[in-house]
Amino acid sequence: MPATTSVTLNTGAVMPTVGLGTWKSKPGQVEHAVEFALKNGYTHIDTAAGYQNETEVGQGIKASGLPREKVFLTTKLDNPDQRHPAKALEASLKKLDTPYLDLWLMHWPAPMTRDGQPDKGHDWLDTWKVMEDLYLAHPEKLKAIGVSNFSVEYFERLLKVARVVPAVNQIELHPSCPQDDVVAYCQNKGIVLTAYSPLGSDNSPLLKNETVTKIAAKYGVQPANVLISLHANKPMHTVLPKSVTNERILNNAKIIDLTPEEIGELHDIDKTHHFRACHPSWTGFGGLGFPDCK
Ligand SMILES: NC(=O)C1=CN([C@@H]2O[C@H](COP(=O)(O)OP(=O)(O)OC[C@H]3O[C@@H](n4cnc5c(N)ncnc54)[C@H](OP(=O)(O)O)[C@@H]3O)[C@@H](O)[C@H]2O)C=CC1
Ligand SMILES: O=C[C@H](O)[C@@H](O)[C@@H](O)[C@H](O)C(=O)O
Repeated sequence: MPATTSVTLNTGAVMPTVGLGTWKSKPGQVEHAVEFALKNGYTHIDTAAGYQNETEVGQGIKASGLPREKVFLTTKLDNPDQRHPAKALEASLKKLDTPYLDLWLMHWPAPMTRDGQPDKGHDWLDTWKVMEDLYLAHPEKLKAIGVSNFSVEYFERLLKVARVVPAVNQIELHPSCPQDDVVAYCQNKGIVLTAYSPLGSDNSPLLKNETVTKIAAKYGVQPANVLISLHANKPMHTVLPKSVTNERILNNAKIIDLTPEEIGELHDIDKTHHFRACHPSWTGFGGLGFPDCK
């Protein structure tokens, strides 16, 4: 199957396969990164209230000159905002200076307090119910809602009562964290996967992995292109490489077709080199049902 350039969500909306990530992209850099990406073929930007750069992301979109409807924009409800999603949505819309979001995600199924502690008196399922209410009442503000960092165990609880099936699950996905169980579960339910930290995040060993560099050499591309293309070669996947460096932003948009054997070889990396860039335990809620985080 040739690599995709877009996927269709369960809402019918089209989501471009490759989006620019912006976690740790600082104000002062991220405006330029977003503007540069959008002027050079990207049409999908991922941010989050928790990244504290929504204002600058919004400025970058404006500076690109692209009309709003040409950009697929995702942001996320921050963990300390789970008790008041409506207020948090308005704050994100205002900072991003946009009338609507293409996708609004619950960042983690982990309500937290402002001082970084788990908020054990609040249930993330109640947060989802309010996100559903907002989506159903305000289609002009929310084109789709979804989740992030959801395991199979957490989906089983969610889908028992959900009125709206999440359009997307954004999770860590790369050859050292393939998460086959939750990927198959989401594909079966029509939920699009978005791969975060596709390069393995900062200073990733995957960029020097010999399987990755061998495949990159065969196609005459950088290791990053192999890691990003891995997801574009799978059904119902999108992928979020982050960079604030012009040449990398340009480079990362180049997607190649991989053979099933190469995809298999990349998956085998996990057998000996498993790691996560974002371990769920930082939330104070343990492994959040992920089998490799027990
Ligand atoms: N939902 C969630 O909980 C999470 C979501 N995310 C989303 O996913 C995005 C991507 O994940 P992230 O953790 O940022 O990591 P990535 O896997 O995208 O790696 C980013 C790092 O790789 C560097 N880089 C980028 N391109 C290249 C290249 N071609 N060659 C070598 N190095 C390169 C970047 O440096 P530089 O910028 O200096 O060029 C940066 O240090 C995030 O930015 C965010 O939008 C990420 C984590 C969690
Ligand atoms: O989206 C990015 C990640 O979820 C990030 O927000 C968390 O992983 C957290 O801030 C951390 O410090 O580990």
